[in-house]
Amino acid sequence: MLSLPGLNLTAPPLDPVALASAPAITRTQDLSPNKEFRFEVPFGRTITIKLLSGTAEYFGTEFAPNQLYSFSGTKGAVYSWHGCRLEIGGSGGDVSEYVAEETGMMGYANAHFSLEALRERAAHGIEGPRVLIVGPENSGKTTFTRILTSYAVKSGRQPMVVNLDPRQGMLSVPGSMSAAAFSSIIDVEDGWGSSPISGPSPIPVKMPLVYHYGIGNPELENGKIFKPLVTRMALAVMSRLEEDRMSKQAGLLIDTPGAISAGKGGVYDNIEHIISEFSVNIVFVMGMERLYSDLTRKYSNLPSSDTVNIIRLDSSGGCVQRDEEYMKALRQAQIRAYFFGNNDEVALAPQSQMADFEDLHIFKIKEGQDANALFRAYDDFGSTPDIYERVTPTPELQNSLLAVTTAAANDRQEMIRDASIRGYIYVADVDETKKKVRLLSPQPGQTPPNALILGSFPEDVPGLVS
Ligand SMILES: Nc1ncnc2c1ncn2[C@@H]1O[C@H](COP(=O)(O)OP(=O)(O)OP(=O)(O)O)[C@@H](O)[C@H]1O
Repeated sequence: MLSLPGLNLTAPPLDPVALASAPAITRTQDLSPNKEFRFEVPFGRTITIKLLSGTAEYFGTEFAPNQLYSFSGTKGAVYSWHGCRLEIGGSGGDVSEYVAEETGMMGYANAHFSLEALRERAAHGIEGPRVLIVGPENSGKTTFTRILTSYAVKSGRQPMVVNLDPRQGMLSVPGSMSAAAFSSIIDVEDGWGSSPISGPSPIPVKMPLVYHYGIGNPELENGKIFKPLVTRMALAVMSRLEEDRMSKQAGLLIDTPGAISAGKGGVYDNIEHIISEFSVNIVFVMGMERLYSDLTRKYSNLPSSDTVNIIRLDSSGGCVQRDEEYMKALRQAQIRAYFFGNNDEVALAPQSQMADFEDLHIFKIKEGQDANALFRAYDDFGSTPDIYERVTPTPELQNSLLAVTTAAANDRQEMIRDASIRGYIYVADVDETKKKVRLLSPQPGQTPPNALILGSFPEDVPGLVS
């Protein structure tokens, strides 16, 4: 058990099996050049992989020789350009695995080299490629973004990565949108890694820019909150690029939610909005012939100064459908990792704090106020829209996440709506008699006096602390 400073809180172990030592029974697996070892390991099981000889990488990050990597609740692949020998532990049972002859890696590497050529050409003052990645759910967008990021970092670049997919958080919890400049290698086991928005971190930190979205699927609200947030994010990212020559030259890599690639009658409102707000000039379409041809038609007649190149890439055969149950477990694991770290070695120490009801300024979108009203409020400059209502803590609040905005509690509501996020806190307990709330925060310090937002996504995380 992790023991936390503060109130003698204990975190339930992340995953008892995952934290156990490496499986005793191992076997070797040879991979010939350009082959991929794919595996699916459910939550509660662990597979370990060690590189015995040759070279291998995990979605663009090289394996260190003889280091033991553990994976739990993961669908992943180890690829080798030149061939290698792996030691695998913990296979069998409900862990599935196979060696794939066909992989998408050649196409992904070629995409990277084309982007490198553009970055080379991006002389002083000229910006690097602004890349958008679209395609249906589970078509490999995030994986491709991760590979492009790793390869760019390996080439000495510092790309700005933007995650607009609330289904899966990047350097933050699900439900948020974030952007960060990456200059260090992406961790094999931890993915995008952690950041100061979460807590002290043993690996080089990335300071992300985070906005709270709080909705799982942008198409459900017709992009009416999504679009203004994209606009905010684009403005903030552009101003960061202006201050950072390295990232300006390396350019942008923007990952998107699969839902926006469905479109309506050949119109892809949200995609077009992202392209225009971020001045995207390269769009990779994963799989999806129809989206590719619709976008090509739409962007083929622009003047050369505004060229948007649409490029289709095959979706890797390794991409796996992830059902809602798995996605929920993944979200909960991400939230747990946000507060407690990914495993024993990078245990974070979230602080437990008691707050009086009156010290908390919690807002949620007004009852009966739909997304359209919120959108009208965006359109309606000059007025003070009544978007949120104040929430007094009740036991229903228990187990939910609150986004800590950078806005003050008495700021105008549209300022709260447009504010970026300092981090998230978790409501561990509500005591209505004493009018006190027990909170868990990744950062030490006082309960923030800022405006706190309660969203409807992601769902509650029961049992984060016991
Ligand atoms: N080559 C591969 N071998 C094994 N698993 C893979 C491979 N490529 C991707 N996956 C897995 O398939 C799943 C879907 O991939 P990914 O998350 O990249 O898709 P996505 O298009 O970003 O999905 P979404 O839009 O739903 O977020 C992930 O669990 C990923 O780890």
